[in-house]
Amino acid sequence: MSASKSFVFVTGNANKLKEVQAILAAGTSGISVTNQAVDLPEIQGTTQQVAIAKCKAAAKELGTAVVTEDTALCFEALNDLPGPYIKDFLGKLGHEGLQKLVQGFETDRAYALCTFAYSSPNPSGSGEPEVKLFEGKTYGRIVAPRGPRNFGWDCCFEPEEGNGQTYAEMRGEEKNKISHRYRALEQLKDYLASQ
Ligand SMILES: O=P(O)(O)OP(=O)(O)OP(=O)(O)OC[C@H]1O[C@@H](n2cnc3c(O)ncnc32)[C@H](O)[C@@H]1O
Ligand SMILES: [Mg+2]
Repeated sequence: MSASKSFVFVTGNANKLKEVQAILAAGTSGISVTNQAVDLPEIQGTTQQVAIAKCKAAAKELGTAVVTEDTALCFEALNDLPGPYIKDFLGKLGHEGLQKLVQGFETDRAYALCTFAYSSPNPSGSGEPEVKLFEGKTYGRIVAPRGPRNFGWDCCFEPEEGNGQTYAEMRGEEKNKISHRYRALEQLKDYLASQ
């Protein structure tokens, strides 16, 4: 990793960026982040395929090493759907609709999955960047919305490790100690620190 110890985080989501900055600031790695907001195409596929394609598109667009991030919300009753398609589901069904989706099933259990993707120039010099993935998972339940609605599905997700609050009801510092994003970022940080 370069002496400056920073990476370019390509995301159009200001809340993701804020959390990543706060998690990095709370740690001791000294790694910082700069941001580029680029609207990237997102393919259909597994969370890993989606993450790799998005990161390659960002690297091609910017011509540098980049970090991208994909967040999936996987409902146990629906065999892990909506997964990487949660943004469209939330947009079309709204917060109440997400909870209605799991009503009538035996379980409302779900997990949030964060996948950071880091692209670096391919050592073979082939021009195609090499992409490494770092995943973090947090289990919880899909509930009727509680708390502020300013960040995605935070108000509908009650993590198992919290004290019965939804992500949205928790203070930022509390969410950032147990979140899918925190867990994935820990691994990315370790990797970057070792470079
Ligand atoms: O530019 P990118 O990074 O792609 O930003 P995005 O908002 O499009 O993000 P995704 O493609 O990863 O889609 C994930 C969806 O889940 C939402 N989301 C992501 N992280 C979240 C979190 O920690 N809590 C609640 N909602 C989250 C986000 O607002 C999207 O609706
Ligand atoms: Mg997106």
